Amino acid sequence: MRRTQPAPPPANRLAAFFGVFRYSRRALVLVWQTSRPLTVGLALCTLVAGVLPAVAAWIGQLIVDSVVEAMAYHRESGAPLTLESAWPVLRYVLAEAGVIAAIAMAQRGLSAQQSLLRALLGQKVNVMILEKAGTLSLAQFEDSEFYDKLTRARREASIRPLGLVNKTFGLAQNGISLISFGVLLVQFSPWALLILAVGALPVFLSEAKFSGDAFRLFRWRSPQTRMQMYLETVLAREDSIKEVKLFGLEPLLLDRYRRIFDTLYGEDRRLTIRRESWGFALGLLGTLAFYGAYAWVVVETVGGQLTLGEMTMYLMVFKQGQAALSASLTSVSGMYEDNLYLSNLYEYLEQPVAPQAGTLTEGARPGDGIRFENVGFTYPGADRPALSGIGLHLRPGQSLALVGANGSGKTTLIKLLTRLYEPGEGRILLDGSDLAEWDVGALRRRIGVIFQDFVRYQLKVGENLGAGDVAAFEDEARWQEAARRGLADDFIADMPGGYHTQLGRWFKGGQELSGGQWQKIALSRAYMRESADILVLDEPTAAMDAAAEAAVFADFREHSRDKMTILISHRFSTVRAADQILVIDGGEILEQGDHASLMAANGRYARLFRLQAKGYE
Ligand SMILES: Nc1ncnc2c1ncn2[C@@H]1O[C@H](COP(=O)(O)OP(=O)(O)OP(=O)(O)O)[C@@H](O)[C@H]1O
Repeated sequence: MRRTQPAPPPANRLAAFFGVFRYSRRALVLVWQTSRPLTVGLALCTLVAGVLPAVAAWIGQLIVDSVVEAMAYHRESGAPLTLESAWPVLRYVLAEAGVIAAIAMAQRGLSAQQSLLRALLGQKVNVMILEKAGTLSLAQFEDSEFYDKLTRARREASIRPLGLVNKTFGLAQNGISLISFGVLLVQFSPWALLILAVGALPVFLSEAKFSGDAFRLFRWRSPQTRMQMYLETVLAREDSIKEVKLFGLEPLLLDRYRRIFDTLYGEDRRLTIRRESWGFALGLLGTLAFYGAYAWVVVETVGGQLTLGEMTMYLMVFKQGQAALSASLTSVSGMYEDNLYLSNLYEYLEQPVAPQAGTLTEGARPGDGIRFENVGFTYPGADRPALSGIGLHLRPGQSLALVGANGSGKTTLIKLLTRLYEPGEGRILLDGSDLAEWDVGALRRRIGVIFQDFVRYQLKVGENLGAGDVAAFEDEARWQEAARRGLADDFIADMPGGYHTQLGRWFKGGQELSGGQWQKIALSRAYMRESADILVLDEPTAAMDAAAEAAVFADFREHSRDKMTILISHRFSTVRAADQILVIDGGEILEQGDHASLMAANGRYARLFRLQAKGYE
């Protein structure tokens, strides 16, 4: 947690203050790209809504002055009041009504266009965030600081760009109003203008400061907010609620949830109180300036220097001018806040992505298979390597089994082979070419893999299979073929909608499967990948019954004669048939060979094999 960020030196602070405004332009471009007609419409309505209030004030003056004039005329001439004689006044009233109607129309137009833009822009930014997510590496997702950035970007940024643009337009609208009020007011006194501007400045400065503080608070808290969201998920999702209930975890987790809230609330309260107290004190200065100018106008009118109409106009201009000024100052400090939030979004979007330089779709020595040459790997932030000195050669048609205690590095080896991570030392070759030189798409098309923690998609059964080969995502014939090989066809046939049955509990009518059934779905998914000649099964049968497991491996051996297969299993009955067995311990190869040679060597493998065999006697 970065609770104690050092305050930047004064010069930098100023630069930082103005620096954050750089995102205004980007937000505008974003809005422009989202919808040109709506952006233009927004600008037009802003202009109309900005100019017309001054016009209304000016017509107000004409009304009062012409009323005074007409009253004097009637008093002096004694002429009767007719519609015709009242017309010089009434036409102004009519004009003002027209102006007010136009303002209302412009404001409706603004809010309609804003709400349309909000929807479009939210969608656009979310798609940008998700597209970016697709280009990031697994290591970035596993990095908690990066994950914070992603969470912050997703939580707030989809509404912020429009907020920023609305405020920019709001500022323009108020700015236009102020200029037009200024044109009217300067005839009274340029000093009055100055008094109003100076009076509002302190509030603006305090607003800007506190929005900066609020933003920093928001950033610090990201880890706690994430923990809160996580606790909400654990406490209220079907996949965890079973265990939470049985272990009676609710009070404990809920208490933790409450404590996080209390800490956050305490910080919020302090900031809110400080922000509002300063806002009130400095706002008083503005009010004081306003009433000073008010008194001045009144005195001038009493002294006969201003007509009643002029006084009415100035008072209106003062009132509306002050409102416009403080609204635009709030816009500016709000813009500062939006800019800061937006900096998050861009920080995330500009996260560097490792260049995928590889272009090979075929290796230098086709048919050579997979080679690991002295491969080592350490997870980012870990202090000891997860793998080191790994060497192996697997030819087409051969099978490899990885054996080792929990945490010995078996899954890590698969992650390196599938290029989810790059080795820190040594290299991995496929068909004689370094994996780094391969086109990632071409490489991944050759690999069919199921991980221990495979995904249970809340989609249709068939789509759960189709996910294994996007080209055949909807191909029902291929679904059936894969399900047959993965031994899933029997239970799928018994489901109410067959391959079109919705799986999982998230959506209406969804069916939940047993652990073993899900595993059969995952296995079938791996079989969907027809083009793959490397099949990796990371504990594929752990949840299956014994008969299913035996059938899976019989089929697996039968169908993978010309393929390379890598199998991770803790069951020696399945491991023993592999051409090569690698015993891994603490990230290093302890023993290597086939079943017969490892048994003859009488080492760790032989000991573990006998131990398991004994259990079945
Ligand atoms: N994403 C990760 N970030 C950091 N360390 C990790 C990560 N994944 C695994 N490790 C660590 O790397 C080591 C090897 O883990 P790996 O998952 O490869 O083990 P495994 O042999 O597949 O274990 P198991 O039999 O339990 O599946 C472990 O010590 C683990 O704590």
